[in-house]
Amino acid sequence: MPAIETDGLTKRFGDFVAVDALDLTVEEGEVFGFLGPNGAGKSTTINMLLGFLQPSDGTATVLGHDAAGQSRNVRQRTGLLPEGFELYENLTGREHVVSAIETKNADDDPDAIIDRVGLEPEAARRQAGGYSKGMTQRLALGIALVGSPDLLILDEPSSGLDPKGAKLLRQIVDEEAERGATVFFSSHILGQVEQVCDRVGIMNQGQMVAVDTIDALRDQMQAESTVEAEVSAVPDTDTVAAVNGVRDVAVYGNTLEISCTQPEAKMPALRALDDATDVTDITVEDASLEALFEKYTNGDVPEAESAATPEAAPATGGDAA
Ligand SMILES: Nc1ncnc2c1ncn2[C@@H]1O[C@H](COP(=O)(O)OP(=O)(O)OP(=O)(O)O)[C@@H](O)[C@H]1O
Repeated sequence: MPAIETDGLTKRFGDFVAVDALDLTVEEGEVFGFLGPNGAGKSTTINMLLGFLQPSDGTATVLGHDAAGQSRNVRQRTGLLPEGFELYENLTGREHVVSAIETKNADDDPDAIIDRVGLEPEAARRQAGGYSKGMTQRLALGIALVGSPDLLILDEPSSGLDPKGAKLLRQIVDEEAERGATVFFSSHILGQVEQVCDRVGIMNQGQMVAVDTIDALRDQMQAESTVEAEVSAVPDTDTVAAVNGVRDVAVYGNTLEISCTQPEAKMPALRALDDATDVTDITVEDASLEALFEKYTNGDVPEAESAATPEAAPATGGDAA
């Protein structure tokens, strides 16, 4: 049974289509990266998966339950780190965790959770009103972990985390996946999900424009890698250009720029060049993930809606349909 299955899932706010006929399957135990620029429809989708928003059309089945009609069952087995988690200023961090444990009828040790997300015990006993953004995110993550949920939904979990916090988050995601949980990780930064996700889906303007592993997406886009080689004397470049996967060889003085449509072509191309002349220095650049992401979300989008994004609409919120 898939952990998440949506069929034509759609959310309209008035005439505006925030999520447009989304068909998505996330398998049990998978770590799925849900990507998209601001306003792509990620939070709206998550809100429908958890029954906070009713779909205008289509269905979502989460952990075997209809998300719209059986949201209580879904939420009982799901841990959510919401975007813009709001804490109760007068409660301590620890009290937040204790309250989450009670709400879920779980038997977790609150101090173990606090320790796991890297909150100092002394800080956890202070009122959460004075927490920094990073501490708030750590607390929100701890609350999401309560009850060892079958599904973890993390909406922009690394926002506000320093590099150490981001590393801890990746480690926790790995541990949760190891335990068998499904992790649905939403972000607008591809680099953040690359290290933890088995597959990613890229949303743009309410539509899913790509779903695959990052490697496969790189291949599909024929994202280019470039080798820049300094040579002692410029040779005939035909043998380098003939290497499978080399698109172009350009010469600038004593520098050759070899553009490869397949990352595996770099080494054979370099060897061919080294056979022809003395290579004195090299730099290699793979297509950046950001460039890849931009390709999918900047105009180059198959079957994208031309609907403009309303300026003043909130990113999350109540059901306006
Ligand atoms: N309650 C609402 N009423 C009207 N429009 C809304 C409402 N909620 C969301 N929208 C609009 O739907 C679109 C998708 O918003 P959503 O918050 O799902 O995007 P997102 O991908 O999560 O973006 P971000 O990365 O900025 O959080 C946006 O244009 C947003 O303004």
